[in-house]
Amino acid sequence: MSPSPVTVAVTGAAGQIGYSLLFRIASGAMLGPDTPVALSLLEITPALGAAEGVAMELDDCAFPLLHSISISDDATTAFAGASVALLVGSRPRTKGMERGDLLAANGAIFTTQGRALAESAADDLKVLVVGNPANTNALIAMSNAAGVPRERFTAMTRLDHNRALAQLASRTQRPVTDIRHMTIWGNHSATQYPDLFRAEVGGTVATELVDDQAWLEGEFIPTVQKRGAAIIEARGSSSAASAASAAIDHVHDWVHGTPDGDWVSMAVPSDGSYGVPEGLISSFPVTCADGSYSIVGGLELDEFSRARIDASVAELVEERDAVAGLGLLG
Ligand SMILES: NC(=O)C1=CN([C@@H]2O[C@H](COP(=O)(O)OP(=O)(O)OC[C@H]3O[C@@H](n4cnc5c(N)ncnc54)[C@H](O)[C@@H]3O)[C@@H](O)[C@H]2O)C=CC1
Ligand SMILES: O=C([O-])CC(=O)C(=O)O
Repeated sequence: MSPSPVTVAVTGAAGQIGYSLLFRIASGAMLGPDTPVALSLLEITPALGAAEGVAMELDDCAFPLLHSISISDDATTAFAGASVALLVGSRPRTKGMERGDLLAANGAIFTTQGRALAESAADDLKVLVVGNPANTNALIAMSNAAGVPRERFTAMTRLDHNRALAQLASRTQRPVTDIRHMTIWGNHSATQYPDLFRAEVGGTVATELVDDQAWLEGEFIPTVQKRGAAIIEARGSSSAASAASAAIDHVHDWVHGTPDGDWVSMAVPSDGSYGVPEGLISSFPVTCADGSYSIVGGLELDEFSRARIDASVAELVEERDAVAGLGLLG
C-alpha cells in the first residue's frame, strides 16, 4: 500500500450518482488496490445532513483503502489538496428538458468550482465533469481555473461509449471484450456520434460485420444518442449506477492507462484535431499512458461520420457561445 492517500473530491456527494460512485471509489475500483483514498465531499448546505448519512454508510463498509472522509459546503475547502475532482453535482435533467435548458442553471456552479480548484487543488489535479451539460460545464470550469493546465479538464462520454459497446455486443452476439476501437465523437447529448466505422469486433470492422446501414442509422445511433432520455422515461430519474460506473472507468483508465491496441472515448479540450475548434471540450478517441491522455491521430473519416461529427461540434460551439454571452467564461 502506498503510504499517502490520494485526495479525491466528489461534488454532489449526496445525489444519486454519488450514492453509487463513492462506494466504488472507496473500494479501490477507481485508483486500484494499492492506493488509499481520502474522500472529500462537497454538497450544498441543505444536503450536508444527507452527505453525513452517506459518510456513515461508507464508514460502515470498513473499506481497507478508505483513509478518511471530510464533508464541506465550501468548494475551496472541499478541493484542498485534491488530485482527482469528480464534478457530479448539478441540476439533473428532468422529463422534457434538453441539455441547453441547463446551461444557465448550472453555469454559476462551474465558474465557482473552477476558481476554487485553481485555488486549492493539488498540482497533479485531474478533473472529470459528469454534471450536465458536461462538456460545456467542463469548459466553464477550465476557463475559470487560472493556472491549472487545460488538459486536466475532461468531461464524461464514457457512459455513451459503454452503451455503444453494449448495443454492438448485443447485435453481434459477441462479448464486449471482443470489441475494440469504439468511439464517441462530440457532445454528451443527443447529437453525439457513436462511430462504428472504426470499431472492430474480433478484428473485423463493425460496419462490415453488421452490414446493415438501416440498423446503424435507424437503431444503433439513435439508441445510443437517446439512451439517457430512455432511462429517465423508464426509471423516472436519470441514469445513476451506470453513470457512476462510467466515471470509475474514465478515471481508472486515465490514471492506469488504456489496454495495448485499444482506445476509449473522453471529452477533452480539442487541440484542433479532426477540425474541432481548439479549446472546445469534445469527445475523441484517446489512449492513456503514464497518467496522461492523447487524442488518437490520423484516422480517415468517411463522409457519413464527418457530417455527424460536424453537427455535434456545431452544437458545442453554440453552447460555448451561449455561456460566453452569459459571461461565464473566465
Ligand atoms: N455525463 C454523463 O454521462 C451523465 C451525467 N449525468 C448528470 O450528472 C448530474 C448528477 O446527477 P444525479 O446524481 O442523478 O443528480 P442528483 O440530483 O441526484 O444529485 C445531484 C447532487 O448535486 C448536489 N449539488 C447541487 N449543486 C451543487 C453544488 N453547487 N455543489 C455541490 N453539490 C451540488 C445536489 O444537492 C444533489 O445532491 C446531473 O447533471 C446529471 O444530468 C447523469 C448521468 C450521466
Ligand atoms: O440524459 C441525462 O440527463 C442523463 C445523462 O446524461 C445520461 O444518462 O446520459
